[in-house]
Amino acid sequence: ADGVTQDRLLNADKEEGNWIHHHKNFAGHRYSTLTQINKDTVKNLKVAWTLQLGGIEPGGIWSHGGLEGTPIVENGMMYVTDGWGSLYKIDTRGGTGRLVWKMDPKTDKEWAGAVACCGVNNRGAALWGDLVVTHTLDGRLVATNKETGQVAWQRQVADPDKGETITGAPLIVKDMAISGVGGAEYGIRGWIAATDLKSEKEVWRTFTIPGKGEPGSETWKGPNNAAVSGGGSTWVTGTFDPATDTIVWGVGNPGPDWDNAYRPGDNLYTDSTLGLEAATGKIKWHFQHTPNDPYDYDSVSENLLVDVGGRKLAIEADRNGFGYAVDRTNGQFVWATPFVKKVTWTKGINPDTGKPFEYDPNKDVQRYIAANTPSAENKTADFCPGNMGGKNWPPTAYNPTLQLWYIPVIESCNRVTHEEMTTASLKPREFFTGGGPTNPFRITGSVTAIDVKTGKVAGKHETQFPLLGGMLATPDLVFTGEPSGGVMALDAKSLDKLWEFRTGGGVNAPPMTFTVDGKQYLAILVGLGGAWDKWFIDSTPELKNIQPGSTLYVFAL
Ligand SMILES: O=C(O)c1cc(C(=O)O)c2c(n1)C(=O)C(=O)c1cc(C(=O)O)[nH]c1-2
Ligand SMILES: [Ca+2]
Repeated sequence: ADGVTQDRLLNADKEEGNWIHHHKNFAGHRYSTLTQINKDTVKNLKVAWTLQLGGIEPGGIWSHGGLEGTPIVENGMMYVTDGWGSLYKIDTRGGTGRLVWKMDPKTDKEWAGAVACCGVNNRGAALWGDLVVTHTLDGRLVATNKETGQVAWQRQVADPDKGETITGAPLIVKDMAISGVGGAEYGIRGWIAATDLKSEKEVWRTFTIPGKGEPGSETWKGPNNAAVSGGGSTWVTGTFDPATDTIVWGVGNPGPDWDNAYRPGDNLYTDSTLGLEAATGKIKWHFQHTPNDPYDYDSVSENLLVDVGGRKLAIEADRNGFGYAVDRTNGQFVWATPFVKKVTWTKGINPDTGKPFEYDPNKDVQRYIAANTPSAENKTADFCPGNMGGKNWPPTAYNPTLQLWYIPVIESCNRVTHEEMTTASLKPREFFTGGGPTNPFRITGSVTAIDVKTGKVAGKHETQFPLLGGMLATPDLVFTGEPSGGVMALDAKSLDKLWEFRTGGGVNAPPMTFTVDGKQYLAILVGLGGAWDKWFIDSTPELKNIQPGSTLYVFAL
């Protein structure tokens, strides 16, 4: 097979039948131009084949693994991962799926599973040269030979001894693999790291929390030396803008999550979008969504790069319930709009500043709407969106012709009880959250479309359950799945449901599409894992019946 080069990655959209990036292209669009499956034919979509995968073993605090990966497809060969990081090469030719090889990285399940806040998660693979590049929960970057399935080399990037894990797929930029880290619930100091795929060595590592004396370090105040354990994880794969040579990557919550008085100040660069110079990792610009966050609103969501009205935008659906557009050349705020039905932590985003209306730059500890904010004075608070956010990691998709952006929404509120943290509460490999959530309210979901020309909501398709899988867009359809098992196709404009199939498992992964032998297929991993089971299931009691599973579903006309 042809090696995957930066040139091919730059032109990924020209390989119509392939899907060689995690987010389909560098701009993160998850948009396929394939049209055999369209709004007239989609009613005839049927299961073409399925394949059982593995990876549901328990480990650490987790009773089972799940599937969150996006399949990669190159010339009929598919590469998928399971939650424990096993990599499967599947030959999709001839109308069926045949396992060619499986690479088991022998993840240390106890070591890593004990410090994975939110599930046994692995979101997929990347291609470079003749290698398939993946991560493991125990913090490795693994390069596997595409033909043989043998591990060519590997490198420890994150350290579970410090509470660090890796759940995202790598992003390949110019012969480098970019890795993000998880662990903001365990008092880590977050970073983004680049590994040179030729020398197998680290090129740069940019911390998301400035060191002493660096710009931004003044946003960490008080006596606790809070910056050293301030979180700022980077656990979702970012995007890359070749024209400005900028990697755009989201940063997670500050720690401790719900005791923001422990860490007075804005806490840069937590809950921010970063623009990084690709060659050096230098931070060129930032935009922060929720300063001094008391809600656990990680801003890790992928930033889609779209050009609208002569402006180069980065658009992001934040956990705090607002979709944002910023200028991706300088991080300047352009617009924000609520994409959930209910927001109670703020009255809204100030259109002049891009900050929540209640944000007071002269205050070190923000209370926003105090009655809905957990704090020492308000030990138990209900807020919306709940702490899993209005949108979590499941990716959005963008239709560049319709200029519509599709968000997989968690329509939610929950209850958080605040606990005051001290420096004595900070112990390696232990939760450092300053409280915890309960779920007295029912949580539902929606596909919400935003018109990026106006920044306004253009439509909403409500779903009984939160959307924990993510989106795929095609010229006249959008696809998603539900944790109750349904995979569905909606009309791209009206969002009317045109097709649905019940998989019998829980969908926790994004759909993708490809062609082989001239025929279009839709593929999706089915197996409920992630955070929901452990932390949020009481809000969706029916989902308690969903059993662990690990199946690849592939559909065709
Ligand atoms: O701050 C972090 O380091 C971190 C990591 C992860 C992860 O790596 O999966 C999640 C979260 N936070 C998180 O807050 C969260 O709600 C969440 C949900 C999921 C999931 O896969 O369902 N992962 C994570
Ligand atoms: Ca988090």
